[in-house]
Amino acid sequence: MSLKVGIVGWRGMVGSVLMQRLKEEGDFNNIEPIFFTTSQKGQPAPDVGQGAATLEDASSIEALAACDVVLTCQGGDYTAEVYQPLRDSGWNGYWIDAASSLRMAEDSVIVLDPVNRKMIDQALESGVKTFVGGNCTVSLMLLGLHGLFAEDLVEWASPMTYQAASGAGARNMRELISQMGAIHNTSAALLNDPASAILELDKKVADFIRSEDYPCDQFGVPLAGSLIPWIDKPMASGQSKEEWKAQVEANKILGSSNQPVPIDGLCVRIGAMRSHSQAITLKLKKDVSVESLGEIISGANDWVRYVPNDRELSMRELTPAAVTGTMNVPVGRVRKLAMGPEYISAFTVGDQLLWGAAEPLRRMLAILKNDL
Ligand SMILES: NC(=O)C1=CN([C@@H]2O[C@H](COP(=O)(O)OP(=O)(O)OC[C@H]3O[C@@H](n4cnc5c(N)ncnc54)[C@H](OP(=O)(O)O)[C@@H]3O)[C@@H](O)[C@H]2O)C=CC1
Ligand SMILES: N[C@@H](CC(=O)OP(=O)(O)O)C(=O)O
Repeated sequence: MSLKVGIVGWRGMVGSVLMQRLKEEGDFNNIEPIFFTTSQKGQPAPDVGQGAATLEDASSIEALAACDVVLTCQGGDYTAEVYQPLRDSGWNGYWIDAASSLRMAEDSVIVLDPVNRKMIDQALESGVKTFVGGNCTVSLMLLGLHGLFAEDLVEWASPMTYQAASGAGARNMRELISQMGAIHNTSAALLNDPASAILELDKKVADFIRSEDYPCDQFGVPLAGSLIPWIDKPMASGQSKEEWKAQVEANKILGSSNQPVPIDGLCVRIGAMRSHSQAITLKLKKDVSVESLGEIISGANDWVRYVPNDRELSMRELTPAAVTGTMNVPVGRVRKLAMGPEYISAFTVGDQLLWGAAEPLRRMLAILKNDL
């Protein structure tokens, strides 16, 4: 019997990437998809080769309860509104969610199966029904450094992130490009004149970025031509919530919450579109040669790509421009730091809508279908 899978949030940004991946991998073949909406009830559902259907009401507990699995990319507010009433109604189906709300719940598992497949299988055996995708920077860091954690080599890690506009949403991605365009428009005359003074061009741009005319309704402050050293809400600890997630979520995924590996650093938004990068300082539990580290990192899973610490390779392969739209998670700039032989650096990049958001959910559904 094929699983009835309710899909919520399918036309949003994360949902669209998920739909692409479900189609690419033939995941609609042996399920019965039911598409939900919070705003377009009764309109045609997307055609995934199973005949015409209409959109169901995503706030109807009765309609959701008819599903074996609910797969949602609709966001935390939706989860907060619907999840508990659905469970309270007696529904015992599988809930797969992109939003952060249920990640730290005791009865949920954060899914990143290349890293924690055993934990997922044990949870399924013991009757866990709630599976949540991890924070994008956390999932991408763990995929990249999987080998080091699996070999229990990491004493602590400090990731300093360079996060893309997509993490803030589709409107923010548009705004980034508008900002870039506006900067160009304002400085085009000087730019086109090779004889113009560079300091004049620089002043023109700086004045514009600080002016009322610079488009920044979504971010609130300039991103193009600048950066934003804060992501998400402030926490009492002085961390941003994005920074707080690193240690708690990574250790939950690794099954080490009782004796957590300290993981903490600063999260920064930069002007990339949809790939997050992270420069990570690690203290290892012992001195391991860079050559061995390369082997440990590259052998951990099918997506990590070890990039030797070479200028040309790093500039070509270790960037958002190279990685966006792919499932690859390159890791490079691995070298010993001046602090001592156990201290190493690493730099990693990943598409935050693929492995950072949609792919762990798609794969969780595949696990439920016994396809993975
Ligand atoms: N952005 C990210 O990087 C990540 C996001 N997440 C989680 O996923 C959630 C959803 O994020 P994201 O996909 O960026 O959200 P979006 O804003 O792109 O989509 C959310 C919902 O908005 C509604 N919507 C209204 N107008 C439109 C429109 N013109 N086009 C598309 N959808 C529209 C849709 O619901 P409807 O069809 O019901 O109207 C859609 O499902 C987040 O809240 C977060 O919890 C998780 C990891 C990463
Ligand atoms: N906060 C992330 C995106 C995101 O949605 O994270 P989370 O799934 O933890 O809320 C970013 O801005 O890049």
